[in-house]
Amino acid sequence: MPAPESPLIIALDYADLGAALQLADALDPARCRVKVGKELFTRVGPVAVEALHRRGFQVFLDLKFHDIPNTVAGAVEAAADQGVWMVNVHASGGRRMMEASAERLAKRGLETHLIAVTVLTSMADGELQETGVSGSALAQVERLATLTLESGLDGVVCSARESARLRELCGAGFLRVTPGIRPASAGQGDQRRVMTPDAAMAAGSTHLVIGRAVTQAADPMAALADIERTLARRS
Ligand SMILES: O=C(O)c1cc(=O)[nH]c(=O)n1[C@@H]1O[C@H](COP(=O)(O)O)[C@@H](O)[C@H]1O
Repeated sequence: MPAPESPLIIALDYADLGAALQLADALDPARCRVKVGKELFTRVGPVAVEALHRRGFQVFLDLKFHDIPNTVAGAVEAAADQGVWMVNVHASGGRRMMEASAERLAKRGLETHLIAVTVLTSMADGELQETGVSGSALAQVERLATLTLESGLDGVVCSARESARLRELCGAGFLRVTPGIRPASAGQGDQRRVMTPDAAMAAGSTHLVIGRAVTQAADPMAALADIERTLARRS
């Protein structure tokens, strides 16, 4: 199956595999990728990834590993051994942790994209400062993206509000995967650094992670079609 050209990654944030696969079966693997995150993976484990691979999807395994270098490198290798398209770690785990993970994939010749979360899109400046980070979310994202690039990873998770700056700072080829995507009509919920799908693409995001705007919609496929239409109008 050829890789989808679409930047869309649909977050299958469900508590059971049946619900996740019900949506997956309505989606077209030629038109989007899917993300398996902490809730679904903790409930059902690798069978979720296997079921999605059997349906032809490229899978982003979003477990945001954050631990000592040896442990994270092993976890990243385990994810790549499942054949996932993308896996992530927390950039705040530091340079040695990220380097060990990238080196482990390179040594094994595994082609899974390895990216790092900079500052969670649910955090605004004030909340970030409560954790001991002085300065703005943007400054911290810039710092961690630079560290991620230097550590040999393929890109970052950031908010679309930082995409333009990171394209400038880290180069166009460095992936900018952006959650916190909200169509104009949707509330922000627990997210803080949000943007609409078309504004995010205009800002330079390479991929858009979309969860509840589709999964919690009364008609998920209509919600997705609306997003696809707004993106098509741009091109
Ligand atoms: O790594 C992620 O995917 C991620 C990083 C981040 O900073 N913010 C963030 O929301 N995410 C994930 O992206 C998805 C966003 O979901 P919605 O807010 O429902 O669109 C969730 O699965 C989050 O776990």
